[in-house]
Amino acid sequence: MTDAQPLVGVVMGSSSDWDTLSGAAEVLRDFEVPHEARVVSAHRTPQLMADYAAEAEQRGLRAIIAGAGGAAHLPGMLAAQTIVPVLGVPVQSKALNGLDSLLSIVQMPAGVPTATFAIGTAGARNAALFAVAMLAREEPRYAEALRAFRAQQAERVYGEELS
Ligand SMILES: Nc1c(C(=O)O)ncn1[C@@H]1O[C@H](COP(=O)(O)O)[C@@H](O)[C@H]1O
Repeated sequence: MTDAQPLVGVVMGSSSDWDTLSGAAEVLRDFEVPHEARVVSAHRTPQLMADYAAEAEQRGLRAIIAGAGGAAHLPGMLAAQTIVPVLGVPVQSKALNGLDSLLSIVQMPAGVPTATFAIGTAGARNAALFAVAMLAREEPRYAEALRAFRAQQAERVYGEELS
């Protein structure tokens, strides 16, 4: 759901990250959270990244989900330039399987935090669920939807049969 006033921004270093970050967009769509998805790179489009970070707060974004692979500087560099919470998703890189992405995102110096999620699609989906949990503090309908999601998830597990 791309909306005139998105609450969550999903950004990624390259369109090649979309396979992973689409997991976040899917969760946000399921929870009917207005969001946007864009390619923004600290390395390749530094000015675009600076503008995105500078405008994030006044545009009303409550969280930015930022995914990148390899030398994943995007989440940290966004966090350096906005107080909107940045939820970092390490994309699974070919060369090092995403360990490089994970360490690039998680090892921030004190003072400029980024939340860091699991490598790959699980991380992307969880970052979106975390954003919904943040929004649930301000809007009860997201809290209700999150409770329903958890209940359905548990139901599925209870209903599983091993053959
Ligand atoms: N880590 C970053 C940043 C950044 O951090 O700004 N910009 C692009 N990239 C990453 O480079 C990888 C390869 O990109 P290409 O597939 O376009 O060559 C992607 O996973 C992307 O996130």
